[in-house]
Amino acid sequence: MSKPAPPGAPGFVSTGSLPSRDDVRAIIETAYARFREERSGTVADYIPVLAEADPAAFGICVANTQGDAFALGDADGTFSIQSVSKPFVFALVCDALGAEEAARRLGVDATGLPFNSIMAVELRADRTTNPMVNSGAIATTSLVGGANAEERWQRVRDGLSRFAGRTLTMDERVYRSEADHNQRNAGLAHLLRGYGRVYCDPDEAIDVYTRQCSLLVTARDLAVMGATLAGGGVNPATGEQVIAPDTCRRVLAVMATAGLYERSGSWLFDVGLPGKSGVSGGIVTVSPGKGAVATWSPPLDAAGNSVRGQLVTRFLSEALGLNLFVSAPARRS
Ligand SMILES: NC(=O)CC[C@H](N)C(=O)O
Repeated sequence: MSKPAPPGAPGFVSTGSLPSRDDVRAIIETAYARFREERSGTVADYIPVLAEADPAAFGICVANTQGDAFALGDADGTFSIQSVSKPFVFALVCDALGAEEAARRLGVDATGLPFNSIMAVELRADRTTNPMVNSGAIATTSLVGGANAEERWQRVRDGLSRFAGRTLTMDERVYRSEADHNQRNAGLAHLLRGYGRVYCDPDEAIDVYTRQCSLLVTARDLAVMGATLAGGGVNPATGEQVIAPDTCRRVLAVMATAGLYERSGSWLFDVGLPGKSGVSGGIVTVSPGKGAVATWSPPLDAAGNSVRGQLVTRFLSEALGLNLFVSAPARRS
């Protein structure tokens, strides 16, 4: 067994050794320098305003469950959260309904298909997908409690703000731009409604979902949000119990199997941690019990995942000793 962390230690514990705060910072600096010039990938443009993103923007933030945050580059630059909102809204719904009921209504199996796939819905007899892709996420948002769209939206915004430890605001331009180009998501919502798999008015569900995707965050916010999932639902910055500990393991399980869409298998193979990406270039990656890594770099691969974010996270998972699947033989006395 590795030594228990001394009080106040960063909490990123690789097998056998304990990186100090200085070690963690040095490792993040190495990652930043190594991938600084990486330019592969293409900025998303199917939501017109996202095409304006600076491809060179690059931020990293690592937060642990004890409240330390290590930030570098554009870690405080804002961008719309997009699909990185999905696990957190799913967490709120699990907390309210119970994870098993949420899973029954939404599904928790990876689709292996693109995030906005319509076929994914058609392929399954029960018409569920999972909360990490658009169909399942729109269904998730439709399960948020509230008498109308406004109440649902307030609940989503307040819930995500509690994860971030500060009040999040919506980017009106991103919302408008997406709302004007949302026909595919609207199609998905109506299709799901026909199958009884959207649980409120489909147009309301789309509107709240589009607002949720337009919330402005920073890499630092995503790191704190992820560290809340890592720490049994306790926000390490505010100390607030945001969701139940039991909800965290359910959310992390779905992130592990489906957080990077059709690349989720390769991601788990390389990084060995639950993660969630979004088309504006954010990725949050959670190391259960330890903390979270957040990256922001807008250029994406064909699946819609930040290219540089994946490279940095893979590097950090290894260097900080976070991969869940690293095993070691038991010591015999
Ligand atoms: N992958 C994403 O980040 C997709 C989110 C985006 N708002 C959409 O629904 O298309």
